Amino acid sequence: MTMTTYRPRAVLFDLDGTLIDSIPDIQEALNDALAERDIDPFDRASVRVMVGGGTGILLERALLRRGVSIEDTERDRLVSRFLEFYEPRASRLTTLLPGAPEALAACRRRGMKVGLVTNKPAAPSRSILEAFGLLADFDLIVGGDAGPAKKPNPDLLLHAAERLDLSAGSCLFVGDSENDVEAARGADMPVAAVENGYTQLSMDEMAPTYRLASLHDLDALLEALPQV
Ligand SMILES: O=C(O)COP(=O)(O)O
Ligand SMILES: [Mg+2]
Repeated sequence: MTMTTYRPRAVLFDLDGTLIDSIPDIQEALNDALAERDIDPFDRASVRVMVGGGTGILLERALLRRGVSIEDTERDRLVSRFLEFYEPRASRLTTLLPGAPEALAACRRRGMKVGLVTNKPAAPSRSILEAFGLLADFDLIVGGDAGPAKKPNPDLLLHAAERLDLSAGSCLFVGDSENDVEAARGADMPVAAVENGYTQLSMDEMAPTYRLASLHDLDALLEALPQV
């Protein structure tokens, strides 16, 4: 994989499992939406491995695990219902992951652009960042509903780089799962993966460009890279 030779001009962050632990709120909204159809609830551990592909994939995985097959239009209605439950309370039980505010502050201090590239729709993503006082740290928010195909497709990352007027290779993506690593690989963008993300794969299996024990280590990684 391509290695960053130089310090990036922009750092793009994934949201769920990278900056925030959003599982408790997603779990509640998912179970509320499923309960309306008498589908059994999921515990947090199960929800943890179903998140990351965006809202549609989350519902698809949940239905598959419960052996429920429904038509596309029904699935779309369930997705809307989930979002109706989720959006007003997306930051109620959600917490910031260790080092998240410090990592964003470090990027800003270094004069880097900061972007969010998540498969979650932009509206709840913004409201979560706002609730934690972090929205102003971002130059750009790209949600899963931005238009381009979601991660693991590289298009959201390419779209973000273009909107920042930068090449993909001069950005660094920071994420937590194979979706992020695969998307970055496809975009030819270096990627740092944070440990303990929403994935069942090990770091060796994901093979990101860089590994971070937590976001507390991002500043040291940036410091170690030579400036252009
Ligand atoms: O699955 C989602 O909704 C979002 O996940 P992401 O922030 O890790 O891209
Ligand atoms: Mg993630």
